[in-house]
Amino acid sequence: MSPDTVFALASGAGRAAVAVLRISGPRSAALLEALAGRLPAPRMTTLRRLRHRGEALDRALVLWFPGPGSFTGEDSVELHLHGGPAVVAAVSEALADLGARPAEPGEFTRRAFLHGKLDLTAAEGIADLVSAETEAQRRQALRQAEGGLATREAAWTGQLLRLLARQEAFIEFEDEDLPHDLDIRVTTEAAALRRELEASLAESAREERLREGLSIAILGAPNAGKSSLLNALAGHEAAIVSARAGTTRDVVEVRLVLGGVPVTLADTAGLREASDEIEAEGVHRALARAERAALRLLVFAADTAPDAATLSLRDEDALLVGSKSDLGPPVLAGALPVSTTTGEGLPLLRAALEREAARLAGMNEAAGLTRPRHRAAIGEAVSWLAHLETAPLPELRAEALRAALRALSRLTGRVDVEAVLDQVFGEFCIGK
Ligand SMILES: Nc1nc2c(c(=O)[nH]1)N(C=O)[C@@H](CNc1ccc(C(=O)N[C@@H](CCC(=O)O)C(=O)O)cc1)CN2
Ligand SMILES: Nc1nc2c(ncn2[C@@H]2O[C@H](COP(=O)(O)OP(=O)(O)OP(=O)(O)O)[C@@H](O)[C@H]2O)c(=O)[nH]1
Ligand SMILES: [Mg+2]
Repeated sequence: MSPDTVFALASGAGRAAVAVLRISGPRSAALLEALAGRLPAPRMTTLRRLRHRGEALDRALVLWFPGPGSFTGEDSVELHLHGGPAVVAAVSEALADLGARPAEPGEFTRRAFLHGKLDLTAAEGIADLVSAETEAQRRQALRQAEGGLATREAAWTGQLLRLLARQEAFIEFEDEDLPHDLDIRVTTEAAALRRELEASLAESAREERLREGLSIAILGAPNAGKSSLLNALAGHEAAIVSARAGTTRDVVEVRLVLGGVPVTLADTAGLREASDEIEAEGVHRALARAERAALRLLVFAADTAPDAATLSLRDEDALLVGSKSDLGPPVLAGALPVSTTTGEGLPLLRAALEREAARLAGMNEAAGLTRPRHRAAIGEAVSWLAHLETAPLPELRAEALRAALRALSRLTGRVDVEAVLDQVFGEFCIGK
């Protein structure tokens, strides 16, 4: 059963000077020959007139990538067309007429995975590179696309395999003169590995926030100056400001980049017991946003006593802002004095926000877990290793090690634990 030959626009959807159409699958060469004549030399850019059923379609640069030395590992073609939508449509129709079908989202990378060109973490890294909007996201994505996480997984898997080999040896050759503490050493080293995996889990929140963007919420009493602060940080009048308390009801979002970290900054309704039902809904939404934000800016105006509702949101992920500093000193110790009227404190506030963004979502030293899927796999490996530490029999410990290996292998999607074990045991000759 040979797979379909698929095509898709690889360049952006909008109008551009050049559009890249990608084709992959067993009929790639035949399609290229049908449209552009004899096959050009592999991987060499060649200018060709494209024709279909007697109609000239475009003069295009064409590329022929014979498998397996292509991105997908299959025979592939690229057509670099003039970017007009009618050109892309005409060539797409010709390809469909010749028996190719439009690719599903992600199908090229899926095929690359199926042909062993990349593992799941690298495929995710490529998806992240395609949607990276900031410098820190680009670095994170490139590191993963280039195998940073897969390399860590391979190291963890290697350790687990060695432990399993020893545990199996202990079971198999129990009567022979093995070091009597072999079994205990397996348990000790498994515990060390478990702690290392737990450390990567602890760092995963930062990696995920960088990949997804950091959520920051501005909270405070009505009239505290929250919307003014949002506008000052955004650099434009995103939210309505007025002297009337209870102006903002909806959550107003602006996108910022703080130290390479993408941030969604949200202005919210002033916190109070609102009698107006619309305002009450606004307060409800403000509190919901406060809860899911990674960082809260708590705003206290210089001319008002700190209110209990805002004070109750104080924790280690809150930054205290003493707004309207032109009217007097902050009413709360530790609050950063800021005035949107005079501009006082705004550069310091921005610097504090960048520091917090780096703390909450900055890049780590080692390639980390950037998705819930990674967390789930590592979390499962951790619980099997914890299980091992209390398992009463060597056979159960070996079983826990196998289960931990299977969980880890889900990260890269290369589920070949048994094959690797055979290899390890092939070299393992006990006492001989
Ligand atoms: N025109 C174009 N630009 C592109 C891509 C593409 O597919 N086409 N890419 C698409 O993502 C990225 C580059 N990534 C690529 C990765 C592997 C191969 C490739 O042909 N790999 C072969 C041969 C490797 C070699 O010669 O060194 C292989 O892995 O066997 C091509 C592009 C970004 N720019
Ligand atoms: N003196 C002074 N007044 C300010 C400052 N910032 C805001 N104000 C004024 O305070 C009033 C309320 O400002 P907003 O930014 O709308 O306050 P808010 O916290 O968004 O208010 P709600 O949306 O009603 O909760 C407006 O009249 C602003 O002009 C400041 O730094 N200094
Ligand atoms: Mg407001």
